[in-house]
Amino acid sequence: MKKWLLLPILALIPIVGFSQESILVTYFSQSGSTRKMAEAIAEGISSENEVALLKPIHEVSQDDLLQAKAIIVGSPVYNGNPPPELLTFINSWPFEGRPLKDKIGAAFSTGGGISIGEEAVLHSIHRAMLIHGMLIIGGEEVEAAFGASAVTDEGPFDGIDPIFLLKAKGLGVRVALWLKKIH
Ligand SMILES: Cc1cc2nc3c(=O)[nH]c(=O)nc-3n(C[C@H](O)[C@H](O)[C@H](O)COP(=O)(O)O)c2cc1C
Repeated sequence: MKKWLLLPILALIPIVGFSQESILVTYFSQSGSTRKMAEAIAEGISSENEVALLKPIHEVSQDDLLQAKAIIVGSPVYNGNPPPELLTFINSWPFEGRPLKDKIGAAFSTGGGISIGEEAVLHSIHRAMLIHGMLIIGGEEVEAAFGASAVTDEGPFDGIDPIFLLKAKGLGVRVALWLKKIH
């Protein structure tokens, strides 16, 4: 192939690379509730024509993190805290040179009971993101100000109620909208 023919192709590479960037939605979930919240967040992202990369934490690569335009992390509450698997995942994020600095970050959580850990888990994820220099945003409504959370096993709640899925979808929409404003 003639060299001059390669030039237009090489010029396209950054555009292709950019278009592959997505919003990473990752979660730890043993019985499926946190996964359902993650799916609703991905739906919100897609509704704004952004690409959601939906993965459980054990499938996330360093490249997924580095290429993500935003990172949204979800966790159940285990004894008032995120489970150790979630913390191990966050502790594995690349830190040298702070490559995640200035990426948008958001959190979501599910807990069995009302006010026995959902908010604590959201802020635990936020704190780690802030150490990486990420920019934290909450959900669309005041009821999701710290991120989307759900109660899965107390009072009228058994599994994921649609009211919580709406908050999750709203979080996805807000992250997607902010990315459009920033880029
Ligand atoms: C070991 C363990 C500890 C838990 N501790 C709490 C807790 O402190 N507070 C709470 O609200 N729910 C607690 N739960 C309930 C889970 O947070 C809840 O069922 C959650 O929705 C599970 O998410 P998943 O379906 O994505 O696995 C606990 C569950 C397990 C297995």
